[in-house]
Amino acid sequence: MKPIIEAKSLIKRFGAVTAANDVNVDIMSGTISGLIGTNGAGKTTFINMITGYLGPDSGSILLDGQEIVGLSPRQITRRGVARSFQIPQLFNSLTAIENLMFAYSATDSVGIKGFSILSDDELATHADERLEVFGLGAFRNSIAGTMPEGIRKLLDIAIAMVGKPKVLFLDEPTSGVASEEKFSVMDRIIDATRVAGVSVLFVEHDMEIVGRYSDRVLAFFEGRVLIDGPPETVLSDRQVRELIIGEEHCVRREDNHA
Ligand SMILES: Nc1ncnc2c1ncn2[C@@H]1O[C@H](COP(=O)(O)OP(=O)(O)OP(=O)(O)O)[C@@H](O)[C@H]1O
Repeated sequence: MKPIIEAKSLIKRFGAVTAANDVNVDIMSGTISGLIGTNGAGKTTFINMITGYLGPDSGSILLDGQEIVGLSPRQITRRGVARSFQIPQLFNSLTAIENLMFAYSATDSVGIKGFSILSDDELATHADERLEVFGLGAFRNSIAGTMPEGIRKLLDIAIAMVGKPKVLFLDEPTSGVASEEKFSVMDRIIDATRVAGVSVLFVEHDMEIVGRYSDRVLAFFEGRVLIDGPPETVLSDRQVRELIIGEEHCVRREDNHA
């Protein structure tokens, strides 16, 4: 397995705050990685640097072996990096199919600078296929602004995958999703990304989700990678539990019983 992303010695300072303090991360092709950390640990800064929204002060980021530091977000997107935000970026007054058709019409893989080379029928066919992949067929003609949050998240991620990315960054994919729906939403996301062979890195505060869906977990703390490994190792690590998960008392209680 080869790395799709190689981040080397990344440093990013905001005045006195060091948001990335010598961050070194490899993301292996086709894998699902969970990114955890306290508020302000540097998770968003890390993703902003890879997606081109922020330039590192120093360091290097290779995408599929090619340097991407210095490229614009648009150039990086065109090279195969997609992103979905915590709040779905949808046209709320349009239906699910219309949102997807718009995304297809605006994607360079099918058209140029927003002028689609596809007919409306062809756009609808592509959009319908994508709705099916994400199990959203029943919501085809629902207005995006009225759909449940879990469905909105799925639609947003379906749209992020329209350009056939190699890497997909997800910011808290289950935040705002009803607790009884969070596993089915994640199942859909993971199934669709695995079928497409997309490498995923998702930021998540829900450790049940992190443990269940990650091949590997990266734990950030104060701008550094505290530990990086399989979920069972990272989520049971003493420092991770004390500093990030906030189970200080739980760890102490277990120690007392040991
Ligand atoms: N544009 C900015 N200007 C100044 N400081 C910033 C900026 N962006 C981030 N920071 C600071 O950098 C540090 C890391 O922030 P970042 O948003 O990357 O953390 P995070 O792990 O994503 O946190 P959260 O879980 O709260 O989103 C924080 O101290 C934050 O205040």
